[in-house]
Formats: sequence, structure tokens, C-alpha cells
Amino acid sequence: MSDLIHGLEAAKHRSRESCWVIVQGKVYDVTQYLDKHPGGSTILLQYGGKDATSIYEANHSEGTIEKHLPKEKHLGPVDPATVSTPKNPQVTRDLDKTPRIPLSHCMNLDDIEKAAERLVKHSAWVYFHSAADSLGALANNRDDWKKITLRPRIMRNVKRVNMQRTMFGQKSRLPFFIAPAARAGLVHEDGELCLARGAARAGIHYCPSTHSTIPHADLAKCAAEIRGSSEYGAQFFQLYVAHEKSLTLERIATARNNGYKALVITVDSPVVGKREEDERYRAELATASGDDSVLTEWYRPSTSEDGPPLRGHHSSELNWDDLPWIREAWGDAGPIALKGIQTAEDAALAVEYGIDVIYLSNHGGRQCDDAPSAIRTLLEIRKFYPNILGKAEIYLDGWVRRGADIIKALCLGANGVALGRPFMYGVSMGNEGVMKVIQLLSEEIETTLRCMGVASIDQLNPSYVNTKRLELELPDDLRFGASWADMIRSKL
Ligand code: HEM
Ligand SMILES: Cc1cc2nc3c(=O)[nH]c(=O)nc-3n(C[C@H](O)[C@H](O)[C@H](O)COP(=O)(O)O)c2cc1C
Repeated sequence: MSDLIHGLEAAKHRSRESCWVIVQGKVYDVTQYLDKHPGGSTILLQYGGKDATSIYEANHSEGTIEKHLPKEKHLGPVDPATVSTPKNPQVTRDLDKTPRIPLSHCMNLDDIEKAAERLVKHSAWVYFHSAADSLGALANNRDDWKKITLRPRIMRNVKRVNMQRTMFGQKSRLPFFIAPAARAGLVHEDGELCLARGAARAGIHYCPSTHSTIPHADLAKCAAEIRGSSEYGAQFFQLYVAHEKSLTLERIATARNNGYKALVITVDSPVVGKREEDERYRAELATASGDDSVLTEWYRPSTSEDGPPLRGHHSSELNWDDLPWIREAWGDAGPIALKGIQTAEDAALAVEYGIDVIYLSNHGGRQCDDAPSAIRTLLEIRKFYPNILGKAEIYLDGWVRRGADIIKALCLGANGVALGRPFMYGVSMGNEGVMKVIQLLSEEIETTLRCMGVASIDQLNPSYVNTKRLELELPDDLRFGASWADMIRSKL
């Protein structure tokens, strides 16, 4: 008798009560995984009982199922004669034919991006590159840096410059760190290990995503081995609060048990943004695979009242009242940061709630369309709640692409900055790619400091920048008639 599972048997399991999917000729029971799946339950239900190989391969790095789905849910091979397997769909693009760009020809982070585009699979490219809706927030990130100009001073001894910074209470050789970004395994088999190695070698900090393709324990071990007794460079844990509290607590425990030095809670993602470049590619892939039905079903919201909203991969209920239980679970393991603050009011609230670190970010323009750039929010804070600068550490990210951008942020009171995409593009070129990103930025900071007549980043202050253009675009007043006390009471 054959041990193969009949395709018709698999086809019966396509509901919340029992959901199987076929991937690379094997059948998996994902019923209990539905609400844990980072890509959401809808998509798994959509493929319930069907062959999901091509769509799975476009969205996961090798070994994802083995790592995340318990063994007993691997039901066995399907009888290939009984299941219609769509041929491997192809979506071609002109760039596939253009020559590669060697790392040695990359003179800045834009070059690294171009090199990565020619190297990585299109599915990975659209995931990394995409941003939300009309790309308004992304454009704000890019354009606002140029609205600030530097004010260099001359005739100063800058033979030696100091670029070290203590961030999140941990020493770093450079004033930037690697922002959390999921799924580095899409572009390199070592995935996030390349980032952990690069950060540890350079003595800078790294904040892996909740959805790291490499287990957090392995990342911590790798960094500890490379760092040895060096005091420079630490890892922080980025937390996505899940639908289920138990899963969130599990994630926090992982962070604590593996010695992560700070908890960075992402608060700008009650739903995943509408990233059209990414979604268009998936739609094209679906058409190419002959399964058009996905186009109408793809992002259908849950029909159940209790189910997650459209694109609701993470908790959509997270609010200020959740901070006490998160803080209790994290204990005294290090500072807590809120990542994704986009207004001065929320920065003020975070301080009210005793948050140690404010991380200004619009998620690289991937969440709310037309959201402000983080550097603009920093100016808003300076204008309306300047006291915050002494009460909490402030970090920011969003299209930081030049040493000069980093210096502008430091002048305005940021303790440091972070970068997302440039490091992911770097990973596509392995350890060397990551080191190149660090080296390019380091060189640019060093050179710009000298050109500005500044011997240490600790000497930077607002007198070194002209922010007038951006300040003209700030709101005149935040209170809109309500008193601050009222706003705090109503939690804004
Ligand atoms: C069968 C077992 C599966 C497991 C264990 C699994 C696991 C995961 C994990 C861990 C991620 C987070 C990113 C990463 O680590 O790569 C992810 C993302 C994703 N998965 Fe799956 N997956 C499974 C099946 C599927 C299937 C069958 C589909 C499509 C039909 C799918 C679609 C997606 C999508 C679209 C994302 C991206 C979510 C985002 O970041 O926007 N997955 N999955
Ligand atoms: C591909 C990609 C994946 C990301 N994944 C996460 C994540 O898992 N958690 C998170 O808090 N932020 C995530 N982000 C946002 C980054 O942490 C960061 O805010 C953003 O990339 C900064 O903008 P930049 O890419 O222009 O540097 C991701 C960004 C990208 C581009």
C-alpha cells in the first residue's frame, strides 16, 4: 500500500477547523499554525488543500517550514499524480539581463542598492524595496534630509576624530546601528548571521527582527563569539506584539534568555502597510501560476468578529495599557524602546509612561502613507516638548543614506540613528556586503566631521545645522484648543 497522501484527501482540508497545504510535494497540517503565521491566516486558508509551492517559495527562505512547523504536522508526501501542481511561474524583468555590479565599484549606499537589485530574486527585491501606498512617507524620508543644511566651521585641529557613542546603555564604535528587518534569509543562506557578524566585528549594535530567519539564540551566540571580551556592540530584541499574549511572552522570554540588552517594541504596525510593489508582484506570480483566484481572495479580511483585521499580522489591539505586563515580563533586562513614534504628542506620552527610549520611525515608509519623516518629528519634539530630549534617549531611522544625514540627526539631539534597507541590500552580498555598508558610512561620518571642524561627535549641537526650511513646514500648534492635561487624560 502506498504511503502517499491522495490529492483529493488533501483538498478536503481547507477550513479553520482543518487546514492542510502542499509545499514541494509534501503535505503540512497548518491548522494550529494559522494564527501564528507571520504572513497571516487568510493566505494559508486560501491555499488550504492546494499546492502552495510557488507562492511559498517566493515568500520564505529555505528551511522555514522545518524551523517553524512542529514535526508532527509534517503529514508526508503527496501523490503527485493526484494533485495539479502549477508550473514554476516566472515574472521576468529587464534587469535580469543587466551585468552585475561588483562590491568594489560601490562608492555609496545607493550603489549598494543598485548592486543588490541586480543580484537578488525579484520576490526578495520587492519585499525589501516596497513602501506603502503612494510612497508619500518614503518620499518624506528621502526629501527631508536635504531640507537641512550643514554649517561647517574652519581652522580647527581635526586630525583625530571620535565617533564612539553609548546607545541604549551599551558602547558602540559608531553612532548608528542595524535596524530590525525581517527575512534576511531571502537573499543569503546565512541571512541575519551576516548582520550579527558584521555588527560584532565593527563593534556596533544590531537589533534583529522578531521575524529573523535565523533563531535569536544563534544570533546571540554568533555575536558573543566574535565580540569576545570587547565591550563594543550589543544586540537588542525587536518585538512585534502578537495576537496571542502567550506568544508575545514567549518572544520576550527568548530575548531575556539570550541576553538581548534592550527590548524594542514596534508600535507602528497595528496592520501591515499596503505595499503595492510587493502585492503587485504576488498578483503577477499568481497569474503566471495559473491560479487567478488569489487575486480576489488575497487580502480578504477575516469574516469572524474576533479574527484579525485586513493585513492584521500583528496585534491590532496593542495600546498604552499593555505596557505594564510587557515591562513586567521583560523585568530589568535593559531599557525599553517604542519604535515607530511619529508625533511629538506620542513622544511626550511615551515619556509619561516611563519609556526609556524613543525610536522615531515611520517604518521606512512602509506603514502609513504620507507619514512624517523621523527627522521632522525630531524637530517637532524640539519645538513643542524640548524637555523630552533630556528625559529619554532618542533614535531615528528612515532613508539615512549618508554620513551627513547621521551628523544632522546627532546635531539635533538624536543619540544615534539606524538603517534598514541598506543593510538588507548588503546581506545579499554576504559578510563583505554588510561590512562594506558599515565602512562606507564610517568613512563618510569621519570625513564630514573633519570638514565641519568637529573632532568628536559629542561636540555636535544645533549650531552646526540650518533647519529653517523644514521648520517652516512644522505645525504652528499641537494643542488645537485642548489643554495638555486634558490630552494626557484622554491619552490623545
Ligand atoms: C506551511 C508552513 C508555513 C510556515 C511554517 C510559514 C512560516 C512563515 C514565517 C516564519 C514567515 C515570516 C518570515 C520568514 O521567516 O520568512 C512567513 C511569512 C510569510 N508567509 Fe509563510 N509559512 C508557511 C506557509 C505559507 C504559505 C503556504 C504561504 C502562501 C500561500 C505563506 C505566505 C507567507 C507570506 C506572504 C509571508 C510574508 C508576510 C510578510 O512579511 O508580509 N506561508 N511564513
Ligand atoms: C525589508 C524590511 C523589513 C522590515 N522588517 C521590520 C521588522 O521586522 N520589524 C520592525 O520593527 N521594522 C521592520 N522594518 C523597518 C525598519 O526597522 C526601519 O524602520 C526602516 O527600514 C528604516 O528605513 P530605511 O530602510 O530607509 O533605512 C523593515 C524594513 C524593511 C525595509
